[in-house]
Amino acid sequence: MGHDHGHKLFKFVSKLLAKNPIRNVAFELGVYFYHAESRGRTLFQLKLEILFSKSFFAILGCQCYWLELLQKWKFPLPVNNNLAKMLALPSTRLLLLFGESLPSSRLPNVSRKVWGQTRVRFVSRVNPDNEPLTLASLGYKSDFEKTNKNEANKIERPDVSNESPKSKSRSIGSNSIKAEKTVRVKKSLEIESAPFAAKSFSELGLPLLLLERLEAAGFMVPTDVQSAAVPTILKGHDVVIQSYTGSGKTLAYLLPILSEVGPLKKKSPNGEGEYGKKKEIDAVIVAPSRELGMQIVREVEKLLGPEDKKVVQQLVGGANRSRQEEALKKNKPAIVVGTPGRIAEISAAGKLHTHSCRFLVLDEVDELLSFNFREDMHRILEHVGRRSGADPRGSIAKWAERRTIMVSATVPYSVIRAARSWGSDPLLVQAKKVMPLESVAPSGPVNILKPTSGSDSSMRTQAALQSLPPALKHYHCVTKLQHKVDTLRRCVHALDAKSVIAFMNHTKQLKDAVFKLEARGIVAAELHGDLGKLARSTTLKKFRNGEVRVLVTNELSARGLDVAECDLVVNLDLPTDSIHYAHRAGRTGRLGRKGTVVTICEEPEVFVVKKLQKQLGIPIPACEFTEGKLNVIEED
Ligand SMILES: Nc1ncnc2c1ncn2[C@@H]1O[C@H](COP(=O)(O)OP(=O)(O)OP(=O)(O)O)[C@@H](O)[C@H]1O
Repeated sequence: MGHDHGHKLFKFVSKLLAKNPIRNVAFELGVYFYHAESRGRTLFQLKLEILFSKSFFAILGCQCYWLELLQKWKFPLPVNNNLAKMLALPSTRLLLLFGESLPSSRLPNVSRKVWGQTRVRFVSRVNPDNEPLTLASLGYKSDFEKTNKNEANKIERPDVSNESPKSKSRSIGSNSIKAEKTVRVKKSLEIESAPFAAKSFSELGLPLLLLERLEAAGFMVPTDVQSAAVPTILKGHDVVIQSYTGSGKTLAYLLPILSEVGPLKKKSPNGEGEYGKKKEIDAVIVAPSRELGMQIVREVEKLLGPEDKKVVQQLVGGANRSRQEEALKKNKPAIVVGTPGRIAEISAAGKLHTHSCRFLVLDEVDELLSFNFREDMHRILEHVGRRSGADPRGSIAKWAERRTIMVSATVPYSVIRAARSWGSDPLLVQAKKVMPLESVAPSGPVNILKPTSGSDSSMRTQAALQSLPPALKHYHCVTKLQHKVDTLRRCVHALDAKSVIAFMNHTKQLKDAVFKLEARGIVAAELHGDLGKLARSTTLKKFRNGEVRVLVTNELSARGLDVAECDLVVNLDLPTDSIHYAHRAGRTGRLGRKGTVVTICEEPEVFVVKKLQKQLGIPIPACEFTEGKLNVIEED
């Protein structure tokens, strides 16, 4: 029966897809087959329900354990939206679940008809009963490699059209290989002399004025990653900076920029500062969310001081665009910080001139690589300076050579690939290590010391290793769904937490949780993308200054958000994978502070916690909250 229904369904979906703008959104399209007759309904009905379920599409990050959960829960998914709307969501990847596979030999033909050139992955499940449904068990990686080896790069790497033909063929000609080797030897010598764990900022080669401002702002000693990154960037290298959450990566790239750009920069040999003469934008910093963008602006302003605040300008989405454009014209900032959409928009309108830009920073670069940002990132990479090492002839002859700085606590291999194409011989900078990216094996992410060969998904999850501050404490607490908020309340009291971020996956439930907490006397507030910019910044402000004790939020706040006082992170819903866990957890325990992460889950979800534990290389023991205390449950 599966075959017929599967075929019928496939035809039905094909028609729907032909009418919808799937070509624009189907960046990485997966088709999976799933054996699901067991619910007693016909397969066809069951599958349509799944297709029409918004929440199902919302979890199409395709993480393995979500698939496993689906399998365990037998798809208890609401039918609440229509396919056209879902397909219009930029992050949608389509996942079709069938009872039995169509013969895989027929699939490529069907796919070409339906999706044209779009990359489609077909994976059929061979033995649905004996093994858990994971991407690996579905043969995701191997199937992809076999059929689509060249496309792997294309998917995660926007096509950078100003790349010179020379650089593209770098690894082919023997001369270029030789040249590359020479460069590498030279670089490794330089790297060895990089000062690690410097005792003061003055060891890092920063200008005097900047050192004074650092002291005035209360920054006395550089963190390890700053000690490693600052001199490396000052020497002119493109870099990928990876170190755990809250380790000071923002200053690690801001300090070298401020050494060369704006009023604090090094004076010229004749002793005079040149700032004031130049009217161009020298640095563009891109961040995936408004909140993070604004936080970076605050960090720059802290160092610039009130008089020079206008040297930096924020260009985040949600704010008034014409006001931003006017400010650009009037203030002529040297540094702009913004979200990809807004930067690309203003640049396309001809109001942002970045051709003489010398620094391009991509903060949370792995997030910026996601499909949502693809087109905007493409524009930014093409218009912000010129990739160092790119052929300086033709229309880009007068453009400045830029340094490309990519930053994240989690660096999956896709980032390494992107870094190689966006920068020139980039170096990987970690807290106690600087090495050429070339030495990172293609089989693993940078966060693991010994790269292993594995599926795409396992590489992604391993990228979360070493992304968490070592002092963080992690627990999980099993409870029933309806008791989760109450467990959160007891957890907050037991740990006497003053500033708590609770993560949930869906806005409606998130609002309910705030309501329940408030009803129980805890000051709580919601923060999510459905709120306007003003509401978001007011809530954050209240949370930062302690007026709100529990901030209930979603993935929006998982990256970059820096609230030093946050002493507890709670997962009221499971994160989709270990990378998301790491970024959520990293909101606490910042810069060596104490922090606790508690994942509140239901019994059938415990295996996910076990998996996270393994992937992150950390213990997440079970606990309960009794008599106002956290009690760890010893495992048998
Ligand atoms: N050398 C330093 N001395 C004291 N405080 C510092 C120093 N460097 C950074 N900080 C502070 O530490 C906090 C965390 O820094 P930052 O936000 O840059 O971390 P991060 O590594 O980018 O974290 P995430 O990965 O979560 O984005 C910030 O409040 C920052 O001002």
